[in-house]
Parts: sequence; structure tokens; C-alpha cells
Amino acid sequence: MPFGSLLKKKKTKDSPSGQGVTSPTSPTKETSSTSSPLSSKQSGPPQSTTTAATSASSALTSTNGPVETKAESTPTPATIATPTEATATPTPIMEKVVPRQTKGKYTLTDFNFERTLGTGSFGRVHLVQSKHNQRYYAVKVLKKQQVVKMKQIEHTNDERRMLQRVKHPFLITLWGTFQDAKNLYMVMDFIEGGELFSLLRKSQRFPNPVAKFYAAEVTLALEYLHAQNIIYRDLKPENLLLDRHGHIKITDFGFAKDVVDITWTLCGTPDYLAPEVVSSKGYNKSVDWWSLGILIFEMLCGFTPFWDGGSPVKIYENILKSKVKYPPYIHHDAQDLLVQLITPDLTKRLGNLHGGPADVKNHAWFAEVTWERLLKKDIDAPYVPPVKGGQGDASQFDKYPEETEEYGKKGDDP
Ligand SMILES: Nc1ncnc2c1ncn2[C@@H]1O[C@H](COP(=O)(O)OP(=O)(O)OP(=O)(O)O)[C@@H](O)[C@H]1O
Repeated sequence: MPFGSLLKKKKTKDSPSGQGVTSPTSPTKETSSTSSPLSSKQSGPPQSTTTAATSASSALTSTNGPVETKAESTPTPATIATPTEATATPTPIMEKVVPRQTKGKYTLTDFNFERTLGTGSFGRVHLVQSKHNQRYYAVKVLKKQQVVKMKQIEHTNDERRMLQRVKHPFLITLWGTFQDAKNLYMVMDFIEGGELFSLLRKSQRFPNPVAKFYAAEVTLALEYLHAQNIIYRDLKPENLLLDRHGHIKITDFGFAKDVVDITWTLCGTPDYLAPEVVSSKGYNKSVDWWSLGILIFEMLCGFTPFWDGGSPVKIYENILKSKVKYPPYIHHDAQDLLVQLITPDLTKRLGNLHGGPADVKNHAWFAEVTWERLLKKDIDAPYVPPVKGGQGDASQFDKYPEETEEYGKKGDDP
């Protein structure tokens, strides 16, 4: 059963359960599919997620009152958002790309560093509290030495540049950056609801309408990024956070790239790589539509289509063969969309065709989605994370061993 082994994709973490999916205060344990918050629709325990998942079947066209959305706050004022600019498929709040401007510079002393929320290849992400406005933020700390060693200087600079440029309801907001001799720091909004990855592992797989809701929000984010000529290149459940209302926020722009035409770099996560990336051909935005297909498949099935227990090399071989076995429980429309996304033939891959992202949005699987309302977060999310504490409640995140090295130390700058 491939499901369990997919946890390998997660970076080392010290989960209390040792399974990497249960958050310290979450009452939900990873026991069986029937205990899942989202699949509990069938078995019926009274959880907020049950109602939400059930309502999701109609939620995408919901005409209920608008969901209360969190006002995003800045550590120091001055965000610039400018009006709509036309793109291939205009949506109401496409914003023109203007670099976000922050007043003054941040330093380490502006924040109290609290627990680790997650770890990555080059460092970790901390919950921090601003000493000035007492609000909570997430600060990504990248060890310069690690960035240099792994030859990721350019990607790290790209991440900062891309994040400074983008502004969209389903993309993380970067408020500013600073550095000391040893580390780079990126100040972002703290997204309280945890990773979609954790929810998916607890649920094993999502019911069709739930997967559709998340896929639709991701589709809008990709449409926006591509309209800015940004390829995201690292779509996977670990990089999708849920805000406290259950809406998606895409984080980790470590591989995002500003590309007008084609690029060649091999980067991303093995299970999610498109065949044109694996075979070192030049590639373009089409890779994100392939990855969207893998993401939808993983949400619906609980495992990725080309995983088969082997090494990344085995995964790459499978990707190049591109033969997908669709389990019988996948909805007919979903399968039809997946077949058109997970295709090595770039002249057939939806999203990459003449109609662009509109081809994906107009597919039958998304038929009931009212895209304008979705973009305004005007549609109830299928699952509302149980963030009961105040703004700094990190209970939805797994626990990690904390950093032992003090930040802000002087020394040689790598
Ligand atoms: N803004 C945020 N709010 C809350 N948690 C966050 C935020 N950003 C990141 N995290 C947590 O930290 C984890 C690591 O962040 P991120 O993926 O950006 O690091 P990374 O070093 O780029 O990782 P990778 O090696 O996968 O590229 C995320 O999976 C998430 O759990």
C-alpha cells in the first residue's frame, strides 16, 4: 500500500505520534479511513469537518452569506495593490504586479522567536511575534551556508523577488526580508490552519467535492502566477497551507521562476515532476498543469500516480512512461480532467493549449464552480481547521526539534 510511505516526502520531523500527521492538540488520530475528518461524511461523527465536507458538494456554487475573511495585517504599513490588469482569462481581482513596499527594514530584534512551524532543505520556519504590534508572523530562516552548499543562491534570490511581486488571495504574503552574517530571514503572514498535507494524511483521501474545492483555489493561483510569467514548479500538498477559514495559501516559492519562454532547470519534488523536466527538455508553464494533475490525483487517491515503492529513479522511469492507473472510485469527470493534465503530450495538456487556464476552469469537473465567488473567498471551505486559540495558535502544526544555534551571531558571511 503506497499510502504510508508517502510520508517519506516530508522532511524529518518530531511528531508526537511518530507518524507525522497528528498535530499535538488535534483530537484526530490517524487510525483508519473512517476516522478521517473529511471521509467521516460517511461514518458521521460530529466534527466541524463533517458538515464542511458534506456541504462542499454544493459549496462551490454556494449563495450563502460570504465567509468572514481574515484581514491581513502588515507589521509596518504600506502595501501597494493596484487595480486589475487584463489577462487571457480575466478574473475580478487580478492585481497588477507592483513590488510590495515595506516601511523601513526589519531586524532580528523586531521579533520574539517562538516555536518551529516547519523545516525545509535550507532552514526552518518559525512562529514569531512582532514586538511592535504584537501580531504573529512566520519567519523563514535560511542558513546561508546551506544555501551556498546546495548551489541555491539564485533560487533563494528568485524566491524573494517572486514573493515581493505577487499579491493574490491564495498566495502567501511576504512582508520583508533581512539578513545577518549567517542567515537570511523572510517575514511572512502566519497561516494558522496547517498543511494540506497533514489533513490529507489524516483523511487518507478526500471526497470528490473536497478535492475539487482545493484544486479550484490552486487553479486560480496558477492562473494568476502564469499571467505574471511565473512558473511555480513545486506544487504539492506540503506547500499548500490552510488559513483559519480553510482556504488555500500557497507557500514556498523556492523554485518559482520568472520565465517568458522556456527554462531547463531540474527542480521540484520527484513524484510531481513532469516528463519534460525529467528528460531535461526545455519546459514552460505546462509543468504546473501536470503537477496540478498529480495533486488532484493524490487528493482523490491518497497516493501519487507514479510512486511504486522505489527510488526517485524508479519514479522518473514511471513518469517518462506516463501510464496512470485510475482507481475505480475516481469520479468520471475527474478522471477525464486528469487524463488531459497528466499527459506527456504538450499539445494535448490542458492549461497549455490555446485556451490557457480557461480550458482547465471550463472542464466538466469544475462545472459547478463559480470562479468569481471563489476568488473572493465567498465560498465556504469544506474543512475549517480547529484553530481555537488566538492569532498565535500553532496547534495545527507538528512539533519539530528546535534550532540549537542562536540567530544573529556575528562571524564570516558565507
Ligand atoms: N507562512 C507560513 N505560515 C505557517 N507555516 C508556514 C509558513 N510558511 C511555511 N510554513 C511551514 O514551514 C514548512 C517549510 O516551509 P517551506 O516549504 O517554505 O521551507 P523550504 O525550506 O523551502 O522547504 P523545502 O525544502 O520543501 O523547499 C512548510 O511546509 C509549512 O509547514
